[in-house]
Amino acid sequence: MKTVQTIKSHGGQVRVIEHDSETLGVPMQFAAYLPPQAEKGPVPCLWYLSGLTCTWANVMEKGEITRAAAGHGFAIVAPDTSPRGEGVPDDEGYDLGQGAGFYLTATQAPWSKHYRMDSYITDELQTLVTDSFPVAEARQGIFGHSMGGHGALTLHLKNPDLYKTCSAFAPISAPSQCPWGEKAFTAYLGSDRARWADYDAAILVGRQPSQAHILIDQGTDDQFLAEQLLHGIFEDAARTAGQAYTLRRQPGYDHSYYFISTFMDDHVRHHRQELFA
Ligand SMILES: N[C@@H](CCC(=O)N[C@@H](CSC=O)C(=O)NCC(=O)O)C(=O)O
Repeated sequence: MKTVQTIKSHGGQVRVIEHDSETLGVPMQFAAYLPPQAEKGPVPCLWYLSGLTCTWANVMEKGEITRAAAGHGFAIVAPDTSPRGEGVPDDEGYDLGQGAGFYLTATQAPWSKHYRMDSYITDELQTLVTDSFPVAEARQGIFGHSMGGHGALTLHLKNPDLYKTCSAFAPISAPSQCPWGEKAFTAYLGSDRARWADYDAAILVGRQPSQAHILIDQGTDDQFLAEQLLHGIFEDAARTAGQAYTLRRQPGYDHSYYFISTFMDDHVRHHRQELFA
């Protein structure tokens, strides 16, 4: 593991780390933000999962996440969105392949050799982060945007003891039923839709609701809202399952980092309230 960049922000440090991932079989980069409070001892930690086409950099540079993290005393880990590099399969579209790992374990060739973003994050990166940084293992939460919102919801619902809290900005909420999800799941998991259920938040919440109170923000002018995000399907399933959640429809906001940065502080505060309740 090698620190390739250290950047001071709001009294703390963004560290960009490169390491050889055993799970993915390629070198990977991620960013970790350590707030000033981490100089005195372990701090709670939030995992931020990004959307299609992103790396760790989008949220660190445009999400106003370091200000919120320093304000509330959180470490942040921002992984990449897929394996990358020569020899890693890719697609012409921005919504499959490199930059579009969908936080799952692919079972279909040629993707299955490298695309295992869920276990990369929950196992390999988890161990690396807790071994290397002063984070309080018992106080971790997860959040994300769009494809990363899908990742946050599914990884939380499947690992509620690891990620005790969860929130999302404009998540892909029912991926089995939208074009982005149908394309990715067909390629990565095959055409048998029964195998998709394990990665669909609207299905998972019906099967295994968590004890957390999930916060979701959704802009009403989001260009992907009607076709891709389908928050109503998740909302119906959550209500039926008794999952505690708040879905805020934010008038006039789109899908961009202008929207995310506007509500970033609310999300970090939400995690703090839940983790320290
Ligand atoms: N056509 C766009 C599509 C990519 C895009 O909008 N990506 C979003 C996430 S969408 C769902 O996961 C994003 O976060 N982009 C990065 C950013 O900094 O805004 C394109 O190819 O640009």
